[in-house]
Amino acid sequence: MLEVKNLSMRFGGLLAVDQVSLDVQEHEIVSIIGPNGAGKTTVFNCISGFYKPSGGQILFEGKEIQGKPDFRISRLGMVRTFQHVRLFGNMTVVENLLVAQHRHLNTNLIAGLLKTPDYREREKKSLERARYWLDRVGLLDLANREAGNLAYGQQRRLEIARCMVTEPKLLMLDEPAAGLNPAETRELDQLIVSLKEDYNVSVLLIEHDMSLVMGISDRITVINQGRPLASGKPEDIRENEDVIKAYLGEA
Ligand SMILES: Nc1ncnc2c1ncn2[C@@H]1O[C@H](COP(=O)(O)OP(=O)(O)OP(=O)(O)O)[C@@H](O)[C@H]1O
Repeated sequence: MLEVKNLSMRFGGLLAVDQVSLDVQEHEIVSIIGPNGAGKTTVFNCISGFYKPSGGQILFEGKEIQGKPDFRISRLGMVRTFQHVRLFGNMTVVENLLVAQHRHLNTNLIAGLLKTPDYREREKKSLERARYWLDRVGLLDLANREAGNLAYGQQRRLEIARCMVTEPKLLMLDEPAAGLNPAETRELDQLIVSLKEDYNVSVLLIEHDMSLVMGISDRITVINQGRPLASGKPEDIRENEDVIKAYLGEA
């Protein structure tokens, strides 16, 4: 589904990502881990079109996407969350989900002004999807609250719902467990697995919470100082000496 080959990203004199390759197949949860500053978010930013990579190739369903703008990439069916929550804080919870769908579908302004039957039908579907996903992430009761007033863990779940209303094939999550308490992390763990099992969404995950990563990943890619260090199944990564050394070095 997603194939990243020899990706590099240079910021001035700093080679933040150096020849990183990874792939995500259908029905898979793949995690990217590595010490702070390893280049994980930069890899995400290149894949999702926020940065134009300095080198390498990114293929989504066989088509080259490197250097394409983020909105085009998300319309192909690959959407992401951010390390820091990016919701419309002044809008209600449900409005956040409606806006996400408008932006995704690039709703026609004239059709909207004239309220054509086709437009009304799509609006109805958008609202149904929004309600469905709010219910799914446990936020339906809070649909009319301002998003900015939700608790942090609720905002993180809303971010996932905001991605899911666009019906993606691949969901990219940047540190979704950051700032969550252990109970919230367990709920998140179940939610991510259910996205794969029940909705056939593949997931690419950056996460520091090792028990979450080891528990739900089908495969893991480790990067260190921008370079690929190891990749494999969780049990192989846990025992890999280079990986252990990289993490001990950080401690
Ligand atoms: N826009 C940018 N301009 C210049 N340098 C950058 C930029 N973005 C990231 N970097 C640098 O690239 C390196 C990799 O950063 P990145 O945020 O990708 O790491 P990370 O593995 O996601 O770290 P963390 O786990 O702390 O989030 C760091 O040295 C960082 O300072």
